[in-house]
Amino acid sequence: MKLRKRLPRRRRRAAEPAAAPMGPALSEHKWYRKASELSDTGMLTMARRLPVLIGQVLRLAWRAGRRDLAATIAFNVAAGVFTAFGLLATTGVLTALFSAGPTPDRVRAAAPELLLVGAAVAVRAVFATAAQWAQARLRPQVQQIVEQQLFELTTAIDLAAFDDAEFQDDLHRARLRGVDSAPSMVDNAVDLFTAAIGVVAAAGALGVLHPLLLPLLLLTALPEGWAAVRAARLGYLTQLDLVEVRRRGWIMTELMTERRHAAEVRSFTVRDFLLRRHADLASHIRRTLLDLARRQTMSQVWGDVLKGVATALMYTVLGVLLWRGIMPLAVAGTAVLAIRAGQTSLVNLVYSLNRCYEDGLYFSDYVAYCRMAEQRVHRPRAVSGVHGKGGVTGREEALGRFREIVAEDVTFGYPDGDAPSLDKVSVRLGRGEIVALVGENGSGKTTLAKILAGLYAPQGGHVRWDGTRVEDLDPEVLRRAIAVVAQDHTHWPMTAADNITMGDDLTAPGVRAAVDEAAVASGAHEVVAELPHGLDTLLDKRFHDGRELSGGQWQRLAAARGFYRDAPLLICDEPTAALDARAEHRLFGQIRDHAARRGRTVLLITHRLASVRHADRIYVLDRGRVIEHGTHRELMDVGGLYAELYELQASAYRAEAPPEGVAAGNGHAQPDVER
Ligand SMILES: Nc1ncnc2c1ncn2[C@@H]1O[C@H](COP(=O)(O)OP(=O)(O)OP(=O)(O)O)[C@@H](O)[C@H]1O
Repeated sequence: MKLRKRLPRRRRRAAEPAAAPMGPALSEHKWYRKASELSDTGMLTMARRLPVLIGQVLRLAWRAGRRDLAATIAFNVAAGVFTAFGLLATTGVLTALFSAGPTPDRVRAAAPELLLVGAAVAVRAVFATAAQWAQARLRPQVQQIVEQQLFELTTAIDLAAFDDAEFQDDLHRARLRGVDSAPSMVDNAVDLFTAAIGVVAAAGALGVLHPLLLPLLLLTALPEGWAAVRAARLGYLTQLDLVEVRRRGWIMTELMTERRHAAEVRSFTVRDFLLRRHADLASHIRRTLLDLARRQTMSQVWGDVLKGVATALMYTVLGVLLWRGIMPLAVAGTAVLAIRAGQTSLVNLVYSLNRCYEDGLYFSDYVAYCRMAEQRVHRPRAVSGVHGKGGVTGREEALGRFREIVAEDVTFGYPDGDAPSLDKVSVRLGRGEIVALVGENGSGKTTLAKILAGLYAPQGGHVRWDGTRVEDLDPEVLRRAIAVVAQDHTHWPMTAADNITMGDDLTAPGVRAAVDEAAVASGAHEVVAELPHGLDTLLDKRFHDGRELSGGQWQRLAAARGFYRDAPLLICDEPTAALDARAEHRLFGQIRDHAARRGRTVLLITHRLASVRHADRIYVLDRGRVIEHGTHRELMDVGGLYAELYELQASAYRAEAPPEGVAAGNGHAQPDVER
């Protein structure tokens, strides 16, 4: 109770001094709310939770390596049996040694029992070593399973989860401490079991010697147990307090060490600012950890003092039993040995319990995250209708033959967003059409594209492919039917070929030809031609012989990726933002050509309005709503936002029109400014 009352005060203390200079991160109360939830659970609740956690981790270990787990348990039990046997045999040795008669006779009498003790110790050591070996084999197997499970989830959960700060924090904790805690938990659970067997063996031997010795054994272990569990709890709560701060520190570290930030850190002379920020965070962490060390040491000191008292009490009781003649000297001698062995096992037991408890808290973060993440993995409902028949391949083919994609009254808001980013938006994409989304920054174009790409699920309204709602489609099948050239495309730290094929084997039939075609269409072939190993060049400067590309060169690769993917819907979100005029002109031409030749539907988002003049339909978005739609001519006639934006861009070129024939003559792109 005392502990529970003191913790929130300590947390307040730790947060207060740092809150002012460092902005909201350290004064934020989200973590404190969570921490108080945990600190309110109390020791008894944790004692109830521990078996559940141990059960979960043992199931994991069973999945990872059932033979090794079974061997660990069996060998440990066998080692325990021989521990008890050895202790009881010791009584025989001591009885013979403490009996009357000449010493050589007593030693001779004790010899058979001594041999037994020696054999028991040797056999026990063999079993214990075998158990340790099996246990050591378990660890990497468990590590692999938990990592795999985490990554299977993080790559499958819905995209919106990545916009949810709280979910991100949960992921951070699961990834940083949770994953490592699982193999440690297996180790601790096995150690706990091993120590428990040792305690049972010692307790069994003591029970046989004299039942009164059992409570003595317990008494000596209690203080240490209390201190260890308290220290673990303090440690966990401190870590919980520090998650947010550590995350910010980690971001600072990245800003100061990563290559991609290095240039801007220098050009904006931001070094001092970053160092100051980092130092503030580091000081906060240091203060908190020093406070923790002090509090944990105090627990340890109290535990040791109480243990000393308990040990003195134990020897006093043994002395009284001897003095009163209740216990013979040989039995008391064995009892001391058994108590010492039992104490070692008990200390190990408490230590493992402590570790189990601490790791268990982190492991429960991991388990909780996996549970939450599983709920965020999209699972299609039982699919019905035309697209539901014929299995995955059949459905994929059906999507490939779609006639129209329709978004009806789609509404969507990001987590923590004040206003919805899309408000009852309806658009239609017919087969083979080029449909453009235009609008000012933040009007919702990318968000709508992501919804049409099946990356976000709308909170209101529906997206249908030929009448089938996307929620009823397998997300994998849906995504295979869509190629996205994203605005914020990834610079994949892989080879140029992998950047285009996304893992397809270049030597597989047809792949090389398709890559070449996509590279020519996007202009990426010019980039690849200059690379030292062509398509096999690694595009990551962090590795030997890796190369870096310019922004526009990366964009050409991203476009090639979109062209390469044989999907009926191609979404291009600002595909030319970084391209030079010639490459831009060419790419838009290729997109039109691609749509016409392959019968692909193209959703095009761009601020270069000259490039959307040829679109079959243009939707104009403004603050999350479609305010105009139609062809270029229709929208110009309406004289609304589109016409205004178009005129703005066109007038900039009209002011200094190039001499006639330049665009055609030298191949440089010039926006077509006619109305
Ligand atoms: N991941 C996100 N989390 C929260 N809000 C977001 C997120 N992405 C976008 N928004 C918000 O949603 C709104 C629409 O953003 P969106 O990116 O769709 O606009 P856009 O029209 O594509 O803009 P731009 O022309 O600048 O690319 C904006 O108000 C933006 O602040």
